[in-house]
Amino acid sequence: MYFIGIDIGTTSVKIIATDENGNIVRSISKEYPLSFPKPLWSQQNPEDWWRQSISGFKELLDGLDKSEVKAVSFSGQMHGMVTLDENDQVVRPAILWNDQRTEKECEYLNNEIGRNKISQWTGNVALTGFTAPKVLWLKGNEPENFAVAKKIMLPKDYIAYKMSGVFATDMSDASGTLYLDVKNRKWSAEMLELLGISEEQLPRLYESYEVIGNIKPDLAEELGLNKDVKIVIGGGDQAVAAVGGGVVGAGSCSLSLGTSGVVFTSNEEFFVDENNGLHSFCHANGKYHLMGVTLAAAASLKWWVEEVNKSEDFDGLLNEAKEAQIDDSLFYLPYLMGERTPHNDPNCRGTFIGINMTHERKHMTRAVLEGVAFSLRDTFEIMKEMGIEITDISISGGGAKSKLWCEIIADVLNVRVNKLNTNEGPAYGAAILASVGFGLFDRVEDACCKFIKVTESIHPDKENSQLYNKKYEKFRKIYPTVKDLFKQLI
Ligand SMILES: Nc1ncnc2c1ncn2[C@@H]1O[C@H](COP(=O)(O)OP(=O)(O)O)[C@@H](O)[C@H]1O
Ligand SMILES: O=C(CO)[C@@H](O)[C@H](O)COP(=O)(O)O
Repeated sequence: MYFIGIDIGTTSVKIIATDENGNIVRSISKEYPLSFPKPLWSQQNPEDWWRQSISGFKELLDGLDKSEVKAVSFSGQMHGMVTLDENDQVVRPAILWNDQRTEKECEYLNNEIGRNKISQWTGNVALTGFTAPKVLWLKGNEPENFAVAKKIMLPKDYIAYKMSGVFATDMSDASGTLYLDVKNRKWSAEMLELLGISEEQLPRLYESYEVIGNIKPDLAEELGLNKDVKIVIGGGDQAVAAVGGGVVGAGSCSLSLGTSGVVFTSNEEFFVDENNGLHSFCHANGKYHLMGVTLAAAASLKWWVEEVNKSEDFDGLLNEAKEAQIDDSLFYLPYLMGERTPHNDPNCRGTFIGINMTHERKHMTRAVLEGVAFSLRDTFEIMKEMGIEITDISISGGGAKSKLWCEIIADVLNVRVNKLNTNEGPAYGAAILASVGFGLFDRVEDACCKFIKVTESIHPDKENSQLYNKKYEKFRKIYPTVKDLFKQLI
């Protein structure tokens, strides 16, 4: 039996096939472009996701016994707004999770409507990345597109719709819209009224492990699959990556080091802290979770390697950085696309600070890795203040390929960083959800328990942790010092 997991990431789609024992038998990745047509904007074309998903799926199936494919499920970059017209044509490019154009709309929601009300209705407050402010932006700035948007959905839901013909979403991904009543797992009537949209424009809600239908017959024929292949809705990439990392028990913690960097804890019950410091969302196992997000995590490294150093040699630059010592005079703030946790500031920007004549490229590469780790620690500190104690963290995402980065994170957070038998967090989590939806397991937890193993634990180095504690104290002072200047730089 094969179970397929499709992850619609920001840089690429990753597709894997697992067998019934959780072994990855094949995996494929296909890139697509990301466009920044104006300052603060970040968009992608949903048709690119579809084209690359289908082309990748066909390649993946080559060499597999297609009759053994039982179910397909999804993980997707969260919050992106996909709009379709009455003929199911894409109305405009998707506005993504890291797009920052909605500052005004967030001010309206948080200040005029009021943070308390929004938090009561949804469990969260408005942040520029969330979907609700994007809906308001569309209404105010492109009324002609708003008027013809008959369906509003999230990135992975577009792919699930194209594959099954069923207009569906799941609780974990829907949590990031800011129009889900997270606690009660239903659309928020108050938010829909405020946004001027109706439930008919929104997909039907499922739990992430539920079957929404079968693959469309014409697609089954094109791919050479059986017509009874189940389509399981899947979830937002962070919740699904957590499933792929076995983070489904109360208090367990994962770190996804993809384009964004996310520290995630799983909870049995719904919980919101009084400052709404963390996102309070539904988990993909039917329960809840908290998380904080660094917008440009591995994106910072990609920018540094590819744009600044005009290189594709990640490993070469990272090897060089190993030779640089911890140096508490040089800092990097990873705010290339503004920042979510803890600043919620779309206007802040990336910064190197403290460069002197002795600094070489290796020091700056190390500073980039450390700056991202410090930003993740900001989320950690909020969790600590909430009484959440973390000693172990499962890591996934492209950035986790770097041992040096994993070591820096272990030292900066002073936790054990666990690498797993799969580094494919979200796509692997999606394959697990497919197997649960198909009926191989009763619960997501049972599948995780059977499939996921820690293969390597990176322990914090006591001396480095102490050095980083001091360095972090300095890091924390930089943003408040330069904050006001950023607005003038946009
Ligand atoms: N050898 C490497 N070491 C560390 N990071 C890497 C390496 N190769 C690629 N990356 C990082 O992986 C990131 C992509 O990770 P991925 O989890 O696929 O992101 P997403 O799901 O957002 O598309 C890139 O932004 C890049 O910085
Ligand atoms: O906005 C968030 C989560 O709230 C991001 O984590 C996106 O979901 C994109 O994830 P990656 O492409 O970095 O995995």
